[in-house]
Amino acid sequence: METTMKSPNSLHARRRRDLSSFSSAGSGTPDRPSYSPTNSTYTSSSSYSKSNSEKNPVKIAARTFAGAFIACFSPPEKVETNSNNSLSSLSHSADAPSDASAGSGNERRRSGIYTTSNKSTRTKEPEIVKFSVDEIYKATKNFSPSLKIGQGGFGTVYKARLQDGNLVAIKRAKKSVHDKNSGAEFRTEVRTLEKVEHLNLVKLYGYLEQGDERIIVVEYVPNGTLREHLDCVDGNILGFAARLDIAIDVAHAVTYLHMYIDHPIIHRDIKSSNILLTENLRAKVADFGFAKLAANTEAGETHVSTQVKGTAGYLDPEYLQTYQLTEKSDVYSFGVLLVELVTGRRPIETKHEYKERITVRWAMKKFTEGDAILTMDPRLERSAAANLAIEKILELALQCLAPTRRSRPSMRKSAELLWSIRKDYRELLASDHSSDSESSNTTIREE
Ligand SMILES: Nc1ncnc2c1ncn2[C@@H]1O[C@H](COP(=O)(O)OP(=O)(O)OP(=O)(O)O)[C@@H](O)[C@H]1O
Repeated sequence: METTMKSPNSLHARRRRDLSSFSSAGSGTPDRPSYSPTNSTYTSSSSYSKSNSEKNPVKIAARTFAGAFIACFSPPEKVETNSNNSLSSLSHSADAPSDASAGSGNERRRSGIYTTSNKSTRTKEPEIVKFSVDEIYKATKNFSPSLKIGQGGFGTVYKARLQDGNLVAIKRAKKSVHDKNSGAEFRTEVRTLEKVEHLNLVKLYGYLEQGDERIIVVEYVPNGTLREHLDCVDGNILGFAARLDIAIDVAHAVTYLHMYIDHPIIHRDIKSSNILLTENLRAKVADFGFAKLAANTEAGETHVSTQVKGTAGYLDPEYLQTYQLTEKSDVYSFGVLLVELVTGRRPIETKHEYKERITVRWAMKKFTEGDAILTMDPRLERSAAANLAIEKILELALQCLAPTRRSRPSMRKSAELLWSIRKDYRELLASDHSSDSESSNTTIREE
């Protein structure tokens, strides 16, 4: 059982609130943008020093791809002026539900979060906790390899049970990368996570920064990553309806980050291995290590200029070219994710023949040629309802993958379109089933 799941009623209430906050106005389909195969694989930067995440072998490998694809980019029509927006400007809290009721916990959260005491200061209600070294050592059995569940650019991830019985994932930063940048990445993750509260986002329990230990403690999500499910690592095929639900969950989570907190957050690393699944196959978006505060539009800012970070195959080509980050970079990555959900393929498939290697390029070409169905994951069950939904999902993906950000829909608009796709899918599926059972009843009667 998940430790931080709310009661079904409160989940439903939350979901209803999420749904009601989206209007159906203006949900017409934008003009179909022409597709230009610009998805690339790049994690380099302009004049910035390399961060820890860039020491990740996957991300270093990504840089190798960059040379191959960067040449495809056409220059943007207009290069906008840089604006400075640093994390140090982050001082206000989100109006997330937990903050509204946190009281003294909030004060503690806002005050110097990088000091620790030997005793944690938890109260009964879940809130951001400063863990002690002893607690973390105890929970992880001195970082026992038997409790290790993953390894990422940030460090090692352990599954642990806290004294209060909650199951958590404990992310321990690599010692070898304890330099200035890893500290910045750590603080980014903590400061970002502590401000968010959404059913489809991995929840932060607490953190520890003491000496050379940097640790964050987050909700444990028990059912692996979306990528593992698409790869059928447990032998089960992730069904089409579940994939559609997951797409909607992710769209909700990212819409929340972009629109429903005080200062919008750009996730910057939306990808299938950062989507964790619950036992009920609901999605929780994880890994805020790269997250960045979005531009302050009220102050007239249109973007944040930043070091390019992200993962090969998911990176917005306009961001790669201009270093200008907006929410639409997440929309681009979401477009890649949609194609992954439909095809089951990874964004870069080195084992496929050349023309199929960049999955979005291959899938979008098929779609624009009227062959969307040929991109469908061959392991998925075929039906008229799924065929129609795939057509529409790829149409949305095409919009999300538009080379320029102004042609891409917002995350909220993407979520709205996905709801309508799911509604049609369910209705068509139900009418298919009822006509199937009618015809089988007819057959029985005839016999
Ligand atoms: N909250 C969690 N609950 C359960 N498992 C988790 C959790 N967080 C991470 N994991 C597991 O640990 C693995 C590594 O996670 P981590 O976020 O450190 O790196 P990553 O996203 O795989 O790598 P990258 O540095 O490229 O982003 C995940 O793939 C997942 O299997």
